[in-house]
Amino acid sequence: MQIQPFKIAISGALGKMGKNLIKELYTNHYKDISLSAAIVKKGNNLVKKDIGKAIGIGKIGISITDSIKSKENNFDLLIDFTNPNNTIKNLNFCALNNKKIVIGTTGFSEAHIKIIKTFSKSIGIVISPNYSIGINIILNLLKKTTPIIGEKFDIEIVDIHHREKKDAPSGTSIEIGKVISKSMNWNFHEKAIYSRNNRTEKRKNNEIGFSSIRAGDIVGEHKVIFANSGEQIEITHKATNRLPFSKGAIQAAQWLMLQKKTGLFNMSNVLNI
Ligand SMILES: NC(=O)C1=CN([C@@H]2O[C@H](COP(=O)(O)OP(=O)(O)OC[C@H]3O[C@@H](n4cnc5c(N)ncnc54)[C@H](OP(=O)(O)O)[C@@H]3O)[C@@H](O)[C@H]2O)C=CC1
Ligand SMILES: O=C(O)C1=N[C@H](C(=O)O)C[C@H](O)C1
Repeated sequence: MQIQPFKIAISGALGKMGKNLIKELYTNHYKDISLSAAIVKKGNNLVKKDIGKAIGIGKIGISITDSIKSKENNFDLLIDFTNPNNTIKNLNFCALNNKKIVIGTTGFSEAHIKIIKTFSKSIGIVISPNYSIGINIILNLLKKTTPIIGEKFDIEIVDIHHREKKDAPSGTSIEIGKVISKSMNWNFHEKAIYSRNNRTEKRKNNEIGFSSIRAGDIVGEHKVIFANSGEQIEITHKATNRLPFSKGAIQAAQWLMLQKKTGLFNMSNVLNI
């Protein structure tokens, strides 16, 4: 189906993901998409400057703003890569102003997730902790393979990210754990082990262990380990730059613009897998 041209606003425009998204939009011409707002945190000293010049791609004619309200009549869909509290504020704005939203932010609490679900009753939302095709293929694979070995193998999930990442485990790791748990009919919150500090007992069966490494400028690696006596299966995804996330988020935006219904969607819906 043909997508009608639409305007997007990006919240977190000067962040690692925000900059990567804007560079992607201006490197690979998306004829159906125009950037109409680059939103940053209140008080940023680059407000009113041209976003293109600020991120090193030359003037593009979009001035940086720290007020989403000032752009309320100037975009159809918001892409948000910021932080949980700000994303919730942006969701409220989008619900009040009938805007669709693609959420990339991670680190949400269960309470945040409940709020996101409530907003999805009035607007269309795509949320994914990882917009790369690779991770979403792995999630699809795990739905099929985990039930075969989940009872017999110990399951551990490792994420490795850059030193600036604030949340741990990663949103992707938690999603991997939830997919595994659901495929085994387990209660995720009962099975998730986030730390083994001060434990003086052997590992139990059917735990899902999480480990996080934070170092340097590592973009994002995830490893799912299934270990039994005598053999291990390891499924690994490595992002070597942020382009897979940007391309996936843009694809999610294009898909969401075609949806007539409100609701909460993820990359499995977008990729139809
Ligand atoms: N779903 C996915 O595929 C991916 C998800 N992520 C997630 O996206 C989020 C952002 O990641 P990343 O870009 O690396 O992080 P950054 O910290 O580089 O970028 C976040 C940006 O949001 C800005 N910000 C903070 N508060 C506001 C606000 N109120 N309004 C507008 N902007 C604001 C920050 O400004 P300031 O620096 O001044 O605070 C910063 O520029 C994280 O949660 C990360 O886990 C990351 C990559 C892929
Ligand atoms: O903070 C990051 O960089 C990333 N965060 C996401 C997550 O928390 O899973 C996705 C990706 O790994 C990069």
